Amino acid sequence: MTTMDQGWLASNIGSSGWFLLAPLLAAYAPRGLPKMYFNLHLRWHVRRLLPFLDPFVTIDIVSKPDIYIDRIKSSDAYEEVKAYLSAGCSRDARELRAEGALEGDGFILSLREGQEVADEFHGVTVWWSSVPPEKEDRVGQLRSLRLTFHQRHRELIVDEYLPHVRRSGRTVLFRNRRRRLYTNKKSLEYASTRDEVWSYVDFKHPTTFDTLAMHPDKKTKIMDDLDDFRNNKDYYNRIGKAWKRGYLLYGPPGTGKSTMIAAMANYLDYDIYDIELTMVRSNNDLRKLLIETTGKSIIVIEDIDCSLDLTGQRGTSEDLPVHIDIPTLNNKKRKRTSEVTLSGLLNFIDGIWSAHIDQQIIVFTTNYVDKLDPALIRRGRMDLHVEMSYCCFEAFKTLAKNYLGVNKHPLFDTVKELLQTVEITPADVAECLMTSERTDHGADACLECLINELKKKASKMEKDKEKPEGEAAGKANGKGNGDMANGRGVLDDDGDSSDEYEY
Ligand SMILES: Nc1ncnc2c1ncn2[C@@H]1O[C@H](COP(=O)(O)OP(=O)(O)OP(=O)(O)O)[C@@H](O)[C@H]1O
Repeated sequence: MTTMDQGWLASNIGSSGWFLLAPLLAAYAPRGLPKMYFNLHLRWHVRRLLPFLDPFVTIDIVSKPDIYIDRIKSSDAYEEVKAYLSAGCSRDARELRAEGALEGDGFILSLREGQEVADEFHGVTVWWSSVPPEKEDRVGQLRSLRLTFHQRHRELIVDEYLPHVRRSGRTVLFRNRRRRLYTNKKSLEYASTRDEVWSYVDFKHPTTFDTLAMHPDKKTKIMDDLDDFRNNKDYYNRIGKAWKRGYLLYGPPGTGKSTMIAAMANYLDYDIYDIELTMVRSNNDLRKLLIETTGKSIIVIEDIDCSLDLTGQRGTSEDLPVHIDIPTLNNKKRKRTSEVTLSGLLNFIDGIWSAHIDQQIIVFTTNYVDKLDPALIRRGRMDLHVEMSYCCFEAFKTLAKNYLGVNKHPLFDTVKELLQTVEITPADVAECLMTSERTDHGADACLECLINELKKKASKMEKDKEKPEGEAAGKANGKGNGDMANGRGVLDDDGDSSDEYEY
């Protein structure tokens, strides 16, 4: 983008000179004519004095007073264009206006009224200028950004350039925004806007796939799957499927299901909508929540088995209101009836309303995968089933690096041997390794603490084995099929046990 020196021409030619020159230049200007002849001043004279000779087309992109400047909606064309131009403006324009960005600490630079920048697209030059509000608009401060181009390029500009500007602007807005962690508000009865249905905080979670303790093969598979999802818009269009993907994360408490969600959000640079399902009263409220989410986000329902009674058989319970046990301080359970049904939840995932927002991942987590209705987690709804397992040696090495800063240690062999038989969650391992922070003891002390913990668990497991069946302490995972008991993690992308990882 370049600016043009209006002042030089204006002062050297004068308005009578313009009167003679302008129509000639405007009408017969060859492509290579210096850009400055097309400056705002010149065109203004042409258009005003000899409108029939004006070969230029202008399009005003008008701001709307009620848009969400911070989120990107389809009608935010003005903000998208402004963001697109802000990159060019800051480089080329001489008179700028700076507004504090709503997100982050930066400024959004824009053209001052009357200023103009030129842009090039496929060898064609166009001009953008900032137009003062019309008189009647001054109260609402409706502003416009005016695009001017030669009429011979109308098709290219309308069909290709303008969509390109919006796309690029959206990318700039997306890059500059602070990510958010949303949760649903309690009462949605009279709620209609995003701020009325969701509350939020800035999303800042340090977990990445580098710090996530998990077998590296499994991690790579998940990251590849996320990349495939992110980069395959055309594929989803081609097969006529909403650009969404469902993940089911299951496993015992403390194996990193929530941590994994944070790693996914950081990897994709997405917002998170964390739905507390027990607060949602009806299918209608669920739909309201969905409509007010944005693209490039992860919708999370944690502990789905505890949120609602979704365990019944389809056809009998799916349309019945469900009862939710709400624990109270004195530990007596209070019953509340929610009208959210299994079919409401299924519609939420892949019903007709779910298709209006692109690039969304839905994640369910559960400790008890067997309790869930198969319809809820079937192939196509929950596309990837990820078992979050007890800590394997590879996962332990990640934690040792995170917490102790060591890649190898003489005690690693002992840990490795114990981890082959003992079930311990990454959360418990992390707890042992954190001792170094609290006591200022080194890696030796932490690893010894972990080894002691593992030995205790090993002897408990031995004792449990000796007890008659049924008496032994129940498995925390509740999966009940022995996969985790055998220390095998299953990353299953089609609902069947297809890929296995030795832990
Ligand atoms: N796989 C992991 N990688 C790194 N840290 C982990 C992992 N699993 C657990 N942790 C540590 O343990 C803590 C608890 O883990 P997290 O809340 O993610 O487990 P969870 O499976 O979601 O548990 P719950 O089922 O109780 O919600 C985390 O804050 C993190 O410090």
